[in-house]
Amino acid sequence: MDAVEVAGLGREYARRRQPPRVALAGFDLTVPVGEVHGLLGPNGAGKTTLCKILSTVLLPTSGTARVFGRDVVTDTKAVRTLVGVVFGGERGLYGRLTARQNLLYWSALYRQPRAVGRARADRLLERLGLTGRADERVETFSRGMKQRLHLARGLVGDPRLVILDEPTVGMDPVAAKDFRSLVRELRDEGRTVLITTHDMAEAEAVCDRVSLIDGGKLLATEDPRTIGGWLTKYERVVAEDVPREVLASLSSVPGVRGVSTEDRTTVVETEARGAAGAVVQALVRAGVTTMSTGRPSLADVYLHVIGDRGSVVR
Ligand SMILES: Nc1ncnc2c1ncn2[C@@H]1O[C@H](COP(=O)(O)OP(=O)(O)OP(=O)(O)O)[C@@H](O)[C@H]1O
Repeated sequence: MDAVEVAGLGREYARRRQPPRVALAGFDLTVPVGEVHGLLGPNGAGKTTLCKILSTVLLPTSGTARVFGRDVVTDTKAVRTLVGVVFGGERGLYGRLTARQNLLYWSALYRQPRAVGRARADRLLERLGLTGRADERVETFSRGMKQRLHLARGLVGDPRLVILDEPTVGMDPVAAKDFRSLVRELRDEGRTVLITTHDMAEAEAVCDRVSLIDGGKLLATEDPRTIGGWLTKYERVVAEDVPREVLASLSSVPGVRGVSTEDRTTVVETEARGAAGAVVQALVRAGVTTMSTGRPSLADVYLHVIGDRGSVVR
């Protein structure tokens, strides 16, 4: 039995006087027990819709979804005891309650005995570094602290499947690093984790496998090392005031895919490891002083990697 088995899943949202919006169409996904699985996709790809269906807060319009063999539509109650879900942002916390009270409230919803709830709340507050603020109202918390409390809340029910929807949006780098070790701990405890993100570096860092999704469809499932490879292959160098005679030579640097200039800004895109370094060297030699290198956007990677394989890309 797998932790998640999704077959032919579809979800449409009805709209007034317009055709329904398709959020998922014929979506298939299998996540084995104990895996940290990433769902990587741009805005509107259908990630949140899938998370909502798996956590039983939204019904599919076609297809099936099972969590540890339990159907999300016909066996809702069982699924709810197996899944803990954390949606990004600040929704779902009670600002006028303290952090501890929020967790005890959720524990009561799971019908846990009070002593169990208290012990779990203590452990989770400790684990997420919130013990010092446990008895303060949540409305006084910073965004990052609220996010950590969200995570704690998702773990109150001791879920076998943890669904994290864009958990690190807005976290500072230190908090994001702590978060990554938390995900590893969850896996070490034998939990299965499904995590959505549009950050390729995050997907590479924490996942065992990563599914690329767009337009409500699964495009491919990859090893995170492949994603890491794309990050170093498809880099971009942005430079200011590049002399015209240098522009032509940049196009002939091995591994450069394209050079475009608008006003004073030139963008060089690469498609081979090390090419960005060679471009930077060429620019420095030409006396250019203002430049930066950056990761490719997800759209870039989709276009060049998935597009090449003939899949549908918007
Ligand atoms: N309640 C709704 N009514 C109508 N359309 C919706 C509704 N919720 C989502 N959609 C649409 O369904 C599609 C998929 O949305 P979804 O939120 O699942 O994407 P996502 O991958 O989570 O995006 P993001 O990264 O922006 O959160 C989008 O086109 C979105 O506009």
